[in-house]
Amino acid sequence: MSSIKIECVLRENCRCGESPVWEEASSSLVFVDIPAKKVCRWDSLSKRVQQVTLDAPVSSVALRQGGGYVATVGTKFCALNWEDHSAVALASVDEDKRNNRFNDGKVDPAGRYFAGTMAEETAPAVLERHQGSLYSLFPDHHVEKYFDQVDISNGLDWSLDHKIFYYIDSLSYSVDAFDYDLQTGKISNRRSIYKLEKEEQIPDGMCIDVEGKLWVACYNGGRVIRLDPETGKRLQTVKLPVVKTTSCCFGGKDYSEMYVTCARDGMDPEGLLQQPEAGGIFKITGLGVKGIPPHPYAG
Ligand SMILES: O=C(O)[C@H](O)[C@@H](O)[C@H](O)[C@H](O)CO
Ligand SMILES: [Zn+2]
Repeated sequence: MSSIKIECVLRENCRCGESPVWEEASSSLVFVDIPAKKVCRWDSLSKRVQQVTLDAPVSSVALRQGGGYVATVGTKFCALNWEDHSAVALASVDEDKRNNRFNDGKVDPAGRYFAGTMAEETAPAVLERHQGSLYSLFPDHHVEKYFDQVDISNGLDWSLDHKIFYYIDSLSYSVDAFDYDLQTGKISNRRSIYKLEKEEQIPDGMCIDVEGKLWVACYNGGRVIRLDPETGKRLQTVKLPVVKTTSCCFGGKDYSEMYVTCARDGMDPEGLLQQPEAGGIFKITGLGVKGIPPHPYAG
């Protein structure tokens, strides 16, 4: 039997840590702190952190084929050069919506960078409703829009056979699935596969494991939950010592460890005293299941 261990590996005090991505080549975890406008890279061997500060909220980061990264910055898809700290816009969205920004994003198995938008929050989960949309940046840098009316565009991933796209609009309190056409990048036939229970709070980031089960970070729920998308049942709950858990990914040796990001913003002084590791990076070992490597952006 596996015995689960949870450890804060980096006390980073992120205001809103998000978008953890394992970079195998450097044995590092790359992630963002959205309101701090930072992309961070934690080297799991040296335990050192490097960071790049940008000029707008950076809501997701992904690996890029051929090296470097792509990131969603404000309402732009950008290429990120780690060496000279520059971000070059590849495409822009929601130009008519001045109060919008990108939120979570991830690359599909064919190398398209999917990311959705939302209105900027006045407080966590407090924002003008239905302002967001879901987009993807194709390898040739053109953008496709899938749908609008999104509240908080969040977790996303694809089934192991690439035939299903999983997606979370946080304020729907639902994990949804679409049929996915990997050839064209088109989605269809939206349905809900899991509705969160009250104590699970708000669904945020998510990732898939090698058994095709989904792991969802529950914002304000202080946990990650494992779901069977075929039966719609929750299989497992792993609680963390911080309440504002935002996202998760697999990484480490053979993708056998899970990394979880979380937020400090929205916590009162008492909560911060009780949860001094809020905003840190957590590593969960002993889950007994592995993840899959992240897909790099192909453009
Ligand atoms: O991390 C994100 O996805 C959002 O940008 C955050 O602000 C919170 O998750 C949100 O407030 C909870 O719904
Ligand atoms: Zn999120």
